[in-house]
Formats: sequence, C-alpha cells, structure tokens
Amino acid sequence: MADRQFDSPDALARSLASFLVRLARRCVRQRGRFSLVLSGGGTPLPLYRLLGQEPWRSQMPWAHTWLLQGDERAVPPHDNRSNWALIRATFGDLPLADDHWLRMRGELGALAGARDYQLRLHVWAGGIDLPRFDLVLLGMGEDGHVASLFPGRPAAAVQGALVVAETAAIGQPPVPRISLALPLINAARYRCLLLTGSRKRLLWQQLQQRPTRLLQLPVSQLARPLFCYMSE
Ligand SMILES: O=C1O[C@H](COP(=O)(O)O)[C@@H](O)[C@H](O)[C@H]1O
Repeated sequence: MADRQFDSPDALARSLASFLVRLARRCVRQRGRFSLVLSGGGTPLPLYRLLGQEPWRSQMPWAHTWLLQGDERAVPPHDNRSNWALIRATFGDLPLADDHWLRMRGELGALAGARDYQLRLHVWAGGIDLPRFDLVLLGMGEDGHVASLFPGRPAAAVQGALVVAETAAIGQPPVPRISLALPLINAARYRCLLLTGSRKRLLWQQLQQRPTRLLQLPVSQLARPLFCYMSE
C-alpha cells in the first residue's frame, strides 16, 4: 500500500479511524476478535479521541476488541509521563471491558515490567509462543526509534523475547522503558506508522532510498505490510 498523506493531523485521524473500524470488523468476522496495539506519544492522540466519538464509537466492535500497549515509560500509571495515562484520558469512557485493556505496568520498573507484560501476553494469547496482533500502531522519533526501541541500543536487537526492557533513561521524557520486541511487532498482521511534522516526513523519504547508514535504525527493520499515514 502507498503512503497516505494528509493536510492536517485531524484529516489523518479521520481517515485512519475509518480504516481501523473496517479492519476491526473484518478481523472479527474472520477470527472473532480484533487486537490493536496502541502507540504512546502525542501523534496518535487525535485518532484515539475520534475512536471514542461518533460515528466511529458505535461502529467499532468493542465487545470483541482488545487494546494493548506497544511501549511504556517506567513510571506509575498516573504519572504525567505515562503513555497509559495519556491513552486512557484521550479515549475517554469506552464501552470496553476492563480485561480487554492490557496495560504495561510501568510502576514495576523496566526489567520487572517487561517480564510481567511478557507473561501476561503469553496467557492472553492462550500460551502460543509468538502472538499475532491484528494491527500495531507506531509513532516514530526523529532519531528513527519506534515503540521504545532506540537506535544502537541492545533492546532494539533482541530476538528471543516478546517484550524488552530499555534500562537507560532515554528518549523524551528521558526515563527507562518497556517495549514490545521487534519480532513481536513484525509478527503482527499489519503495522501502521503515524508521522507528523516535516522532520519525520523527511527522514521517512530518506528511508525509502534504503541508504546503508539508515538500515540499522529500528524503523528500517519493520516488516511489511507497513502502512504509513503522514501529515503536516
Ligand atoms: O516516547 C515515545 O515517543 C514516540 C514518538 O512520540 P511522538 O510524541 O513524537 O508521537 C512514541 O511512538 C512512543 O510510543 C513513546 O513512548
């Protein structure tokens, strides 16, 4: 699928919300459930806001939907640096059962939080080794990081785990983090990258030429199909 470009974050969010509803309904028809991995950060917030509003709210098959986290900062859930806090506040009051939200427990710290999420994912997936989510939403940092997999860091290269700990205080805000590992992100049926702002769009354009110096960036390691939704 070609990249999708929009004039504004709002136009991007509207188009993506409609795509997401269609995909969710199709997954439920085909397999009886829809699993959506949520990105942290600011870029996906207009999308989350819309999914909690009409007409998308009534169209989403919430009873068969599970919302998971792609990454979290190692802070308590009510801390204003927590991805979870921002996600929940932005979605508002969804008709989603409590056990359909799979929160990363940032309050445990990066190492224990990563172990805890891996165990809970394993149970959630019925004990299979490599769960296949339907869609993973991802933001991208201007340094090419996705989820909390940062360029040159050991966590970004882990192959043998589902969830990894980033133990350094890194990123914005600079804190240790918990992240889905690359093989788990790449096992999903679809990945969708959300990019806003000229610097990220420029990096994405450069990546299309696949220059050797950028091939090691986490964003370059994402498997296809990978949808890219971009706006100013
Ligand atoms: O720290 C993080 O940053 C990235 C990018 O965030 P954005 O605010 O520029 O959209 C985000 O994708 C990641 O989930 C988050 O933990």
